[in-house]
Formats: sequence, C-alpha cells, structure tokens
Amino acid sequence: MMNHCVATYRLYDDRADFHKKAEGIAVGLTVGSWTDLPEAAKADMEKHLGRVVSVQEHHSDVPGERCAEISIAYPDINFSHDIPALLVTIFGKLSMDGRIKLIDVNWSDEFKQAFPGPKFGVDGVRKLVDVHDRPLLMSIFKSVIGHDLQTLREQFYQQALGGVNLIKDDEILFENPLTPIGRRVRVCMQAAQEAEQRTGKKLLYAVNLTGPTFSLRDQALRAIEAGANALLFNVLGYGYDVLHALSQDRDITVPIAAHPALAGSYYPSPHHGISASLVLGKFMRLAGADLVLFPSPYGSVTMPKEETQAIREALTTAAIDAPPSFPVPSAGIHPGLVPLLIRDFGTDVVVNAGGGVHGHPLGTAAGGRAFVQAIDAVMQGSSLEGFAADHEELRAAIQAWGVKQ
Ligand SMILES: CSCCC(=O)C(=O)COP(=O)(O)O
Repeated sequence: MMNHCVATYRLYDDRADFHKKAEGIAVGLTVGSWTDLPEAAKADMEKHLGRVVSVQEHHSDVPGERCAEISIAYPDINFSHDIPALLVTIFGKLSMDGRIKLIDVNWSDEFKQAFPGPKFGVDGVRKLVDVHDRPLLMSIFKSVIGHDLQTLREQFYQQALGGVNLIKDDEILFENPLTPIGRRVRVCMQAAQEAEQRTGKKLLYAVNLTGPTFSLRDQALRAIEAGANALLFNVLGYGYDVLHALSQDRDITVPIAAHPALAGSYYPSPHHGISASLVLGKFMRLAGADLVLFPSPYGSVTMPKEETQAIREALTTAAIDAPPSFPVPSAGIHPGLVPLLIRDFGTDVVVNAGGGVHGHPLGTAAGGRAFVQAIDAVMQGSSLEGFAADHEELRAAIQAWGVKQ
C-alpha cells in the first residue's frame, strides 16, 4: 500500500474545466510528461504519479466567479520527509500559477513519523508553571529597543509582580550591544526569582532567538545555560524546518513560543497563499511549537473568527498524533476581552498582552493583576463588572478600555 500526502486547494477560474485542471496539477507536480512516455517508462513512473482525490465545484461570493476545491494525493516516495520538500512538492511552482490557494494538507503516517511535534505542548508548559486548571497569562516586553539592562530588568520585574505566568520578549528585540541575550537572561531570571518570592508563582521567560540561522542553536544553548527557561522564535522569517530542528534538538530543553510575524504575507487573500490554519496551525504544531501566537478576532490586529477557530482546532485536535500546542490569540488584548477569549478558546489558552499590561492606568504590575482578576472572574462565573466592584486593578482597566460583549 502506497503512502500519500493529500493537499487540498481552492482554485478560481472563469472558464476552465476543473477536473482537467486538477489532472494537470496531479501530473504536472509529479511525473510531468507521464502521458507522453513509452509504455515501459509509464509503468516505472506509475508509483510516482499524483492522483486526483476529489473535485468539488463551489459557489463563489464574487459574482461571475467560479471556484472549486480540489484534493490531490502526492506519493511520499517523491519527496524527503521534511516540511520544505513537502511544501515545494505540493505548492512550489503552483503557488505562482493563477488564482489558487493551499487550504489544507493531510500527511501520511509515514511522513508524520519524522515529526513528534511539540516537546512540551499544553501539558508540559502547564507543568512548568504549575497551573493546571485555568488559562495562562503572558505579558510582553514593550518599548525595549535602545534601553539598557537595568531598564529591562525593572520592566521584567514589574510584569512578574503582576502575577503573569510567562513573559516574552518583543519579537523586534534582536541581538544588540545594550541587552545581549546572555546578560538579559541572567538579569531577568534573577528578577523572576525575586518576584516569585513575592507572588509564589513560577515564571517562564521566552527570550527571542535571533541572528543568522547557523548560529541559532549555539545562541539557544548559551541562553539556556544562562538560565533561559523558554524561547521565542520568529518562525516564518526562518522557515518551519529551522523550528523543527530546534524543537527536536535534545539539548534544547525548554518550550518554544512561535511568533506569527510575516504570516500576513501568506493567508489573508482568498485567491492566493496558504490558509491561516496551515500557516499558524498545522505546520507550527508539526514543526514543534509549544505555543503559537496569532491575531484574535477582537483586538487591534484581527482575523476572522472562523480562521482563529480553525487555527485553534489545528493546534489542539486529537486527530493529529502530537501533543497539542498552546493557542495564544494576541494583539490589542485587554482585560475586558478575557470573557470572549475564554468563551471562544476555552481554558487551554494563553491570554497574552503587551499594551494591555503596560498601559494600565496604575502601572505595569497593576496591569498584570487586572488580567489575573479578569481570569478569576470568568473562572468563578462572575461578570467582570461585578468582580471589579472590589478589585481596584480590574476596575481601572475596565474604566480605561471597557468590556467587550
Ligand atoms: C499579531 S499577534 C502578535 C502579538 C504580539 O507579538 C504583540 O506584541 C502584541 O502586543 P500588544 O501590545 O498588542 O498586546
């Protein structure tokens, strides 16, 4: 029995016969000129030939526009078992050939064997912070460029005092002389210990792994040696294969949070690119991201709710044989959005905020506390407004940003 990976595309064309088009893709992306070969060569090529699995014509929202969803099976023997080879096979040249979007991929068990997925995932991250029954809270460093270590240490300490479970670097903080990664980790982890004595909460610090690809592993190991207990990684700047290499490295013993920077160059068009659920869901989990950030439906940078739900499903579904990755719907999140976040993403979610913590009228630590109180309120079945009556920080946050229904 041959193994295949099946790719599903949405294809737009005003006149074309979609069945013929699908045949053309199945042959064109595998054996090419299969039909013109002599009989003996045809038989040799048979096992490499792509097959059309289905063609379903759909109604398009745009008047006069025709579209179809087509699925093609690609034999595993055609490509090595890595994400670059899979992507180039199923959507290499094809991505440039007219109005076509890659919307789903189902890989074979054989292909999947090379991808154990996240080392920690939801359960592993929960164990590290010792929080098992409620959403986690992450805050983001803000205004970090041009500041020195002492300033960052103080910002870290204030975030930690707010009671967050994770703190992540801003994704635009690269290796720099003022706050080099090793020294940054040391001072921040020292601040984490001091804060833990006051809050009693364990804390992960996801430090940004940056620089040339071939120095990332060394940088990660140095950061871990300095005390880093998590990493942040701009996956799409480097490629999924780099995340895969880092996440499967036995010496990289900490969770990796995947930042979505650049994802908007892939998913938003209905006619081109790759769906959000693949870009920020399936491929991130396959490559081993323990936490994945993506826009929420209601903050500052937004994404349609169905797409955020498709990402959540891809990150967590039991249908994929890998530990689930933590969904982290982000951007413009404030305490007044916590009820919606928990309603739509459940409790296996990380509530993540930068401006919503540091911009709190009573300061950064109060900003963290307002989020903790908002999560407490939802977990106890209270309205935010009711809970805020005797929680000053939440009250101030609601006065500043309101509560979204
Ligand atoms: C588009 S999801 C990435 C969110 C992010 O990295 C970030 O810094 C959000 O900060 P905010 O102040 O909007 O909470």
